[in-house]
Amino acid sequence: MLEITGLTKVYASKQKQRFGRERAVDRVSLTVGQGEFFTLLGPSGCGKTTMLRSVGGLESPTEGTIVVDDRTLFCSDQGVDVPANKRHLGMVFQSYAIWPHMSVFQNVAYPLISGRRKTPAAEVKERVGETLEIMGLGDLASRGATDLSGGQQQRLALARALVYRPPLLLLDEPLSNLDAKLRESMRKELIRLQRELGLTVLYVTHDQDEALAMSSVVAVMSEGRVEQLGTPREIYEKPTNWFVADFIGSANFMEGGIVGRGEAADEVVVETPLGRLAATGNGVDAASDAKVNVMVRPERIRVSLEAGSAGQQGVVRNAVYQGDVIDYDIEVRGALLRIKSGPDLYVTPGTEVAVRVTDQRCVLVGD
Ligand SMILES: Nc1ncnc2c1ncn2[C@@H]1O[C@H](COP(=O)(O)OP(=O)(O)OP(=O)(O)O)[C@@H](O)[C@H]1O
Repeated sequence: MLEITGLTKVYASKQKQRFGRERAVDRVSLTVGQGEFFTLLGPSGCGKTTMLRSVGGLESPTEGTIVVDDRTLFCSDQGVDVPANKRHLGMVFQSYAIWPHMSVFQNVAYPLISGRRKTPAAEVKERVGETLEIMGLGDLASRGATDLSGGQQQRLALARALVYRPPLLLLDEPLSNLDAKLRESMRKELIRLQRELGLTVLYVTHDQDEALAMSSVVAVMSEGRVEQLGTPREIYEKPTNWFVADFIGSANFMEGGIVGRGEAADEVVVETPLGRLAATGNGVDAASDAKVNVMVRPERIRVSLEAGSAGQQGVVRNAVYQGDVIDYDIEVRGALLRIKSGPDLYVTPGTEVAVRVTDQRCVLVGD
């Protein structure tokens, strides 16, 4: 559906830099399948917006190719650069510019009647009505666009992008201006819409929760490159390097030495402050006896108060009550570990506890 090959963007001001990163986007290649919710995730400045704007035609890449459904939108070699308004893609950006002097209906109708698109009035009425219904704005068609709540304005911006059923919808942090509760309900709404309408979405966010909750595929980016590409579960449970492990969720990294082979072919046993753990190789040279890093997520470590519990002894250094979980810092054999446990057991700092890893296969991460 969308095929990006060797995409590179060097901003003029950056070309002059003598040190450090020069490329906002650095030879990125990826494919987005029909009906996928594909997210570009990464810290501020990693190049995700530049990627999205390049697909939308708002930025002219330095090199590479962008093809949507066999239609070449950009190709540096062939000198192809289709203007944004001829790409026929839907776009919603962080500052979702709705037109304040128009009604809700007029805002959504605009893409159908602007420029050379002269859709017949009856069809405009039907399609706008249908889109507003889908977005839950059916009753507000005649209202002024600015007389809407933040969430409704957000949905209006989406309705306007969706009204001509674009083959590909580009969304750049479209939920970032909403409060936490609204953001959560809009997330669900967006996923529902995407599934119901079979939309293909290229989504940009720096919010890992959002990326995990919404995406079918996530590309984790850093410094203009894709560090890892996979399902939310893959990038959370099997990060391929330190950056991804650290950026997605919280992670404990424990240095350890390999003491033997595990049961599975790619598995090794590592001696760590939490005892011997089975870990998958993940590209780390398992044959070497060098030090390795084992990554364990905080919710994969169990805390127990009962005497004689299996596990290592530790001392609680900090405990933060968060309602649904307790977020502990626990010192175990010189290592300070972050551990999240259910709310049933609240242990105050200074208490001795037993901790053990429940993850059957931890992950080795290289640098
Ligand atoms: N017009 C520009 N001129 C020069 N440099 C730019 C321009 N736009 C972006 N950059 C630089 O390119 C890099 C990538 O920027 P980009 O906006 O794509 O990152 P991002 O991951 O979307 O960040 P954010 O989440 O903060 O929007 C950054 O280092 C940024 O400073």
